[in-house]
Amino acid sequence: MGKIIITGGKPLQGTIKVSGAKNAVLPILAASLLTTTQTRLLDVPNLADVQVISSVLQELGAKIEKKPGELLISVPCLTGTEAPYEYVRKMRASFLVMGPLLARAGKARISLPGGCAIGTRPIDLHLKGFAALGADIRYGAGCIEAAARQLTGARIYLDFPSVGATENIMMAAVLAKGQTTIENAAEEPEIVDLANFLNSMGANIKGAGTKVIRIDGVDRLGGATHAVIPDRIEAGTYLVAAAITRGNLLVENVIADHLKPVAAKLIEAGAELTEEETGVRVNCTGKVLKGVDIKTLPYPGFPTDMQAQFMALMTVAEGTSIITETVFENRFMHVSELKRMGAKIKIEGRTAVVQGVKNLTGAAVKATDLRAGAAMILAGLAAEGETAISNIHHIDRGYENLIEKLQGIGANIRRVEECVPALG
Ligand SMILES: CC(=O)N[C@H]1[C@@H](OP(=O)(O)OP(=O)(O)OC[C@H]2O[C@@H](n3ccc(=O)[nH]c3=O)[C@H](O)[C@@H]2O)O[C@H](CO)[C@@H](O)[C@@H]1O
Ligand SMILES: C=C(OP(=O)(O)O)C(=O)O
Repeated sequence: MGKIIITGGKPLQGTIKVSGAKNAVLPILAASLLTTTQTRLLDVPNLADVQVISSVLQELGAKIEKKPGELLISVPCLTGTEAPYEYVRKMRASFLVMGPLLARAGKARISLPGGCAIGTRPIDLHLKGFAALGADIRYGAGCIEAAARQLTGARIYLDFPSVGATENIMMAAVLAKGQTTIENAAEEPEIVDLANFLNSMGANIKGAGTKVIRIDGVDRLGGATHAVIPDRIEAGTYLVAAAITRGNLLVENVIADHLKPVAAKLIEAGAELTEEETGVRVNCTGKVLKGVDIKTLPYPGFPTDMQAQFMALMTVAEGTSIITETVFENRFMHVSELKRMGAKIKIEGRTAVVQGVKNLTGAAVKATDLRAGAAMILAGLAAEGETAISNIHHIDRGYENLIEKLQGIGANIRRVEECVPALG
């Protein structure tokens, strides 16, 4: 596995274009299992996670035609109803095929996703929803089996507005008999994108993007063409890249509304943000940024997927900032890596207290998860000297052409493949 090498200290300048959203395309791909007719997806990012979910779909009988930025998916008949551990282990979102499989085939067998670097990642809310729709849920050896002759609409209250549970239940309910109401649903833009895709296939979903989603079951779904929304986390990462290097960057292909929670905190820290015709410009040339407090929350709160990157920025802001992670219980693995670069951070339970320093220093660090990896890149871009990041497969999960895009705005960054010496 390779490394990313960065020589920091250069303000980033120019224009950078955001790709389609990873967290929107994954459930949408799962939803394409719900129809026998072809679906066409546009603005599909070329990511490791997209390849994993594509393999899961192919395992289940999908024929997938790939063109640049586009996927054509058809599942004339399901050849299986099982998502094996080999895939679920690589990517938790593989669990999102359970709802569509239950709806279309009346059964599904999915390996238990288990925890990951950011937390235990339970699936109880997904299962509670399926059970409310009438599915019989059984735990097998390392897997979950669900079966239902006919799913029936129900009223489901989520104890927490889980993104994945809202999506999985929504996908199961579209073909159920009668009406389903999901209360305390997640309101993330990716939920809205999935609902728009399902509705264009013929589903009847109302209220996506609010706390109450109503789904009137239909008999069948047809094909659809859908363009995936821009990735708000990728966009947020680039906004921070400009801020941390005191650069001036136009981030294109964004939905400014989706960026509000991150933009508000950047402005509070002293960054200058302006909406332009093709995107959002962040100008931090010569600016002194100050520490601000953030608390991660479900949308429209500050996204947990931007916490690590924002913490990287706060390590070089003036004063103290308090960062509270309320969504995942273990999402501070990047702290020890940032400290290797000279950051001053103390963890107190679910809170990290960051005392800004004048400069970070390049070091050998690792990407402990996807966004932690993005944070190390941001820190490396700002640091004095060279930073070498290992475990970069995490970063490949969620950022399309990252190295090339950053090189295009003046970053001194490259990827090196590690040579394994031949035996004998
Ligand atoms: C592929 C994808 O879209 N991933 C995103 C999705 O993950 P994901 O859908 O896994 O995140 P959830 O919203 O489900 O998880 C949020 C919280 O709910 C808890 N929980 C979740 C499900 C459940 O059945 N029981 C339960 O207790 C989790 O442990 C966590 O503490 O939303 C997260 C929160 O915005 C993002 O960080 C991820 O990038
Ligand atoms: C946590 C993330 O993804 P996943 O839910 O797929 O692990 C993420 O996108 O930051």
